[in-house]
Amino acid sequence: MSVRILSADQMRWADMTTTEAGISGFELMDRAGRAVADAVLDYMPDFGRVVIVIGPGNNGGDGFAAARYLRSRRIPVTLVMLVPLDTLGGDTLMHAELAREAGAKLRDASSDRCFAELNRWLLRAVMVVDAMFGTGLTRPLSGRLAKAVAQINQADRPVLSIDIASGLNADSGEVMGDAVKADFTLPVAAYKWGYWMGVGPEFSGRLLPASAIGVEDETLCRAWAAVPDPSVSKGSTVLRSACFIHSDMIGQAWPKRHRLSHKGNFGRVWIFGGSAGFTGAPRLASLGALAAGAGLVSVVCPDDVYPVVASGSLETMVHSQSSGAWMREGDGLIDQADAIVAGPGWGCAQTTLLARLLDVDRPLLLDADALNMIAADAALQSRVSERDSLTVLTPHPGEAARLLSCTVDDIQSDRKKAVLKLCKRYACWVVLKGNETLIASPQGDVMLNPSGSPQLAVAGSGDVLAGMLGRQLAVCYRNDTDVGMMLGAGVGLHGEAGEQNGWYLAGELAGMVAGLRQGIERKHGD
Ligand SMILES: NC(=O)C1=CN([C@@H]2O[C@H](COP(=O)(O)OP(=O)(O)OC[C@H]3O[C@@H](n4cnc5c(N)ncnc54)[C@H](O)[C@@H]3O)[C@@H](O)[C@H]2O)[C@H](O)CC1
Ligand SMILES: [K+]
Repeated sequence: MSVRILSADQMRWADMTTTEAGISGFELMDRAGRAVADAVLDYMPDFGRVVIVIGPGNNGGDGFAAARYLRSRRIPVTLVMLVPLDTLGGDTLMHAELAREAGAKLRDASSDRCFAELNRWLLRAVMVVDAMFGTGLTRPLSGRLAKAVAQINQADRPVLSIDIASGLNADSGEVMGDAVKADFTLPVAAYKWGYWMGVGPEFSGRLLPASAIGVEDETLCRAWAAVPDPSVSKGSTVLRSACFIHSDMIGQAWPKRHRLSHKGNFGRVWIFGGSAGFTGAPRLASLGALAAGAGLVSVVCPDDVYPVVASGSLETMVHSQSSGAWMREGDGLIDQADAIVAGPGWGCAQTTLLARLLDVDRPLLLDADALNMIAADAALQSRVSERDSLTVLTPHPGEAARLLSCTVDDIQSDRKKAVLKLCKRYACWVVLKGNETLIASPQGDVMLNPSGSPQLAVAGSGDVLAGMLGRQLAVCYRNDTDVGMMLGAGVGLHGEAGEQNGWYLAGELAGMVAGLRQGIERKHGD
């Protein structure tokens, strides 16, 4: 299964490259149609008529091809054409003819008189297939096409959209005029950004696995270099690759534990955080690290909150900031750290210590107040971008806006652009949190996390994530594991834990993470 995410132009390039390599457009359409028919058979609620609404481009061609495959399974099919048959392209026309020969009923809704029938046809359907527009939508829907979308949405039948819900911009996830509210979207060949950007998630329904129609993975990978991503701007890293976080990636991060393992095998994470009124944050981060499987967790907090943090932390070692032993030149305990997390609940008066941590030759994750201090201090900014060791920033949109001196709206209106700008500006890994968290490497490899739930919008869930990712970085340091895979798996598992029922406190979220993580480790033993 492909997990690549492409822009509409990149997909067109990959499509063209594939046809030049010898697979005809007719054949690609045929394979897409077969995948659509298989998905309809999987999800149609009852045996009955399938109505396929056909638009002016190749998306409609996929719809005609699907009709023929459905007919071969004896499914009654009505094809409703919103444009005259003689305006369709050659491959699409051939598929239209084959669908008719296979027994599909063709209905012309391209004139006002015939369009009036659309509603009646829709109401006869057990399922509607939306083959109006795919990646070729270039302007807002209007007239009959917009009315057709409104009627599909009102008909209250399960809708499967081919490639993307018609009316949704495949790159930005914006609604162009109006858009079909799909129950299922079947991506053709690869995933499109529009499912997750903007309001895309509200229109895409359940995303099915992308249909493999014969576009080689190698071709999909070359598309990023061949066609610039629309988010690329002067101040951003060039997008080099894009995929979403999937269960295989999450599985790789937690192999079976060896029978003779001991706590030293699983990473030592050091967490710097806490201040008066914010004593829970470093504790939640330490729970996150332990939940993700860290062997040893240490917390360093300011002296005034030391008694509170230490008394609430049974499973971690807690040091007060001025005790000194932890950072003594030559034999400081921090030399044992495999990764450092700085920021949860720290307050903004820690610039001196933060500057020292930036000099420590260990993977360093900067979260919360560490990010706010960096945003306000040009000297710290240079030290971040000049660091040789692995550095990861984990801003939420507000922190990202401060780091880029822009507004939260600027960040949210194009999150991909924002994450790539942060990479360029700070020359490090960035995890831009929020609905559909994005991770980007300094080289421009972007990962999108499709899992998660509004339940995660709760105090402390970000602290849990910071600790989890601290553990992931500790494993990278100890075992030289792939950083993207480890960060992706951490973010993915946090999202999956958030989807579970049975928790409402961030500390309980950590429990959910631990349960899922243990399940993965044990599964590797089966
Ligand atoms: N990914 C692949 O390898 C393959 C994808 N296929 C499918 O083809 C579509 C993309 O086809 P394309 O013809 O480029 O685009 P559309 O079907 O979306 O239609 C574009 C068509 O419509 C016109 N148009 C654009 N906007 C409007 C508007 N608002 N109102 C009216 N008309 C509009 C535009 O001028 C074009 O003529 C992809 O999504 C897949 O479903 C292939 O079948 C197989 C290979
Ligand atoms: K569509």
